[in-house]
Amino acid sequence: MTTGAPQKWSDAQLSHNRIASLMPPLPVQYLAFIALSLALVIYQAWTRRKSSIADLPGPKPESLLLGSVREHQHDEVGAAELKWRAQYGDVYRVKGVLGTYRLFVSDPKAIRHIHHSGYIIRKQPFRIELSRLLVGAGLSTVDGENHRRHRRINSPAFGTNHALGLLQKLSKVWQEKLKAEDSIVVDTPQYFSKFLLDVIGEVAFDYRFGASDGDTAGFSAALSGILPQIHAVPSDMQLFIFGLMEILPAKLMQLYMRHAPTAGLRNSRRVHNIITNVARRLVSEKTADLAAGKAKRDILSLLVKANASENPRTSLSEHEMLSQMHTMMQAGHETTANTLSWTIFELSQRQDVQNKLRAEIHEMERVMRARGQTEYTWTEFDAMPYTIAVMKETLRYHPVAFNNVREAVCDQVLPLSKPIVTKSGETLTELPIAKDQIIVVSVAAYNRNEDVFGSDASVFNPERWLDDTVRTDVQLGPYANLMTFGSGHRACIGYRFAVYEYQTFLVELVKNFRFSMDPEVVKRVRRNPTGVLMLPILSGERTSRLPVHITSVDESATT
Ligand code: HEM
Repeated sequence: MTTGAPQKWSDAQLSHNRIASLMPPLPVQYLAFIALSLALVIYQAWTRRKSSIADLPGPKPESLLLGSVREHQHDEVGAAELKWRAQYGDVYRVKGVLGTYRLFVSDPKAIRHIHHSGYIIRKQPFRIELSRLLVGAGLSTVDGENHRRHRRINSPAFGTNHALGLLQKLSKVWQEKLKAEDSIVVDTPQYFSKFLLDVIGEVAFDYRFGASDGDTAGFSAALSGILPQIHAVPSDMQLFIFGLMEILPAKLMQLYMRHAPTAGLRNSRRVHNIITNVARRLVSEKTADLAAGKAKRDILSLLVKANASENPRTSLSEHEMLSQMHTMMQAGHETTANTLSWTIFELSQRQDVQNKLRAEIHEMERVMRARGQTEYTWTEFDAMPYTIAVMKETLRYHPVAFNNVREAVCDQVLPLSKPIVTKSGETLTELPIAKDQIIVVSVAAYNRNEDVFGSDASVFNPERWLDDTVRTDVQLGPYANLMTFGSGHRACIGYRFAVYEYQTFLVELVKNFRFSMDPEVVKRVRRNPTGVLMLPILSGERTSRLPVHITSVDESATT
């Protein structure tokens, strides 16, 4: 399977676009809004007390207007953070737009405070607002007591036993499809994204979107294209406006987000409307099913029941129910699809790892055949140490959600694993931070922290999970001490399901297929920061693409 020719940009064009994008044709009201906001922010900066982190070491800003934002956002994921971490340690400050300070953190103890102290550190309001344009008031965009209520309602749907049955059914479908095509070039991000959207459709909504069969309603096309459309290589003007939004008073920021005539925001509203229409149709079908006594434990059934509930602790309004459907559709497939793409990327370059993985899978299949078992359960999955090691290593090395941006709700003190020395020579064993401080939890840098993952943390090496290299006493994240699924009360609610789905798919693929990539193409692969997700992009191109050569595996082969 191949996709149509991607749009290519030469480096000269990219650089021209960056310059041109500083001066896009803008309506007068829009310019007036920016001028007003700028005046306000400069006034705030003028009157603001000195930041408590100003004396921390950190990189010299590239420019007065953008600080170091361009270096952070235009480089590959993690490039700037790993460089800064090597220079300044696990806690340092970076200048943002108009001289604001951002605290970058990859220290495990500090991260634990940030993610495990309840709601005294919150998701950044600007990012919540951006997500709300797409999903409304769902689990990922509500805070405090509302967030607790949403988690309470949604949690029962993520029991692994429930997911297990559905995935076993889907595994057979995948096998048939994949066996039908035996020597092909597959653009993995596109392929996995559509397939996994269908999985979410079945698991969450008991509904078949048909994305992998060719979408007729335009729904999956709209959904699959969200990230590249909204966040393709941000121009300097976009970076500046995003930075401005982070420091504007909430009301002004919301006004901008809801009404600004930019292509990205218009597209978010368009996609939101398409999905809302689909969600309403699914709700009315599910309501009829439930009324007819056809009860199920998919997420939508739970949501519809919550909508009908009169208990305020477990009820959801219609808007919240639709928002939660948006959230599941969007949080649940691109993340896993891209994790799989990065796995195949690593395997394509490491035939040794691929062979070892395949040998373990074939061995497990032999054992299962001998006892007359045809389908995997958790018991078999848990008994595949090398497969699990490859999965953990990919989740560590390629965390698709690479930054968690937070904001302090009140003044507080951040505990530290190691002391830090300020620019003026003071040694700090804990760090006071002020209300409103923006904090970037650097998942990409934490996941390569040598103190936690061993001295070779900067290389892809699944073996680290099979010896005692990885520290187990850190207690971060719901899976393998990784920050890939977040941590604490906002950690990924779908992580067990995602891990199971990931293993099912990986076993199925590696069992049947061998992967390789053209070395010249490998050189062009970039870990691109596309909004909140890290997608594979070939240098000079604008949309996510990873062409992988696939051939069939002889079932009897074990190496
Ligand atoms: C490899 C796959 C996945 C990765 C790497 C991933 C990563 C994450 C991360 C990092 C967060 C926390 C964000 C934060 O703290 O700001 C999160 C939250 C969330 N994830 Fe996942 N996720 C994955 C799969 C899934 C799946 C399959 C689902 C649903 C079916 C899902 C649903 C959610 C939801 C609803 C939240 C919001 C939780 C809350 O705010 O309480 N995710 N995910």
